[in-house]
Amino acid sequence: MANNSLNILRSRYASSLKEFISSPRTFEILDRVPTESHERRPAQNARSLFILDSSFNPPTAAHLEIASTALEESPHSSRLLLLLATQNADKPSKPASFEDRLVMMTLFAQELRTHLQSSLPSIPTADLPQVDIGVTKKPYFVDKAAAIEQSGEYPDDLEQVHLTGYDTLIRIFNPKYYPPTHTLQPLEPFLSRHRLRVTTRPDDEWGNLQEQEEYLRHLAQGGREQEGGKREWAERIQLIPGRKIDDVPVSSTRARNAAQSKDTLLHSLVPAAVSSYIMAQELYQSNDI
Ligand SMILES: Nc1ncnc2c1ncn2[C@@H]1O[C@H](COP(=O)(O)OP(=O)(O)OP(=O)(O)O)[C@@H](O)[C@H]1O
Ligand SMILES: NC(=O)c1ccc[n+]([C@@H]2O[C@H](COP(=O)(O)O)[C@@H](O)[C@H]2O)c1
Repeated sequence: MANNSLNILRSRYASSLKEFISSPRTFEILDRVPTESHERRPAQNARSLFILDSSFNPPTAAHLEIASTALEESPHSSRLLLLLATQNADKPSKPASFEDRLVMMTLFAQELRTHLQSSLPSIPTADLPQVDIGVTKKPYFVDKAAAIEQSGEYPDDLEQVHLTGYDTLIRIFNPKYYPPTHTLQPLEPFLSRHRLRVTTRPDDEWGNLQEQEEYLRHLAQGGREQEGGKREWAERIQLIPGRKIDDVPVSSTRARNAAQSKDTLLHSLVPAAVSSYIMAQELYQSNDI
């Protein structure tokens, strides 16, 4: 997309965001990619709504892999929602601005569809899954899921499949987030209706694949029952082995640092259109990243 169109898109997102933030709404779809199919109804036959919730600060090659591998499994019966969380459970907000992140999400969605065109050559471009660009004020997954259900944007029988990394699975299962009782019981409405597709993080910080699989086995064997965690929830959680890209661990933090130090590593960490936007807009140059 030309710089001028991106600036117009950025201004449009800035005003829709302002309106959303001052509204009582907790979830809203701001755009769809491609925009020409901007109708308010999901693709025919869609049974699963994959949701990638993130700060998209910036969207990375890992996010692309997480979303594309999910869609490649069931391209005819799924669609994707990229969900920008304007409030994070733990982290304070940092640059880039939310409107820049929304532009990067749009570029990411276009790049994802280009990726799907080559990985799914038998599917006509017009039939590739549409990507929704949404925002939520809710930091916790239980509340994000409920806000999406209550929005009426999707049919009731569309099952939500939340795409997360292993680090996020650990945090979803941390009772500290669920006052006042600090048990896992508040997860019941979420895990009795929806699913988690969790990509392991191939990063020393999170242990090896076996250790990450053991975490789920522990839940399946009733190891979290004293905290209110049901063993049957494990059946609703699928673990997918993640991989390093060009042999480096990928994270938004690494991408922000690479952008700040003008390191060419940025090109391996984020999709090409996203790195061009980061450079053109000179994002992540302040010390506050
Ligand atoms: N390399 C990765 N492998 C597996 N999951 C990932 C990876 N990068 C991000 N995710 C997952 O994608 C979701 C959104 O990611 P998030 O925006 O927190 O990215 P991040 O790279 O962890 O961000 P930051 O570095 O700013 O903390 C989270 O559920 C996170 O676990
Ligand atoms: N218990 C929970 O549902 C829970 C805990 C921690 C983070 N989160 C959310 O996970 C998403 C990813 O978080 P990070 O950007 O901190 O990796 C954010 O939307 C964050 O608010 C949810």
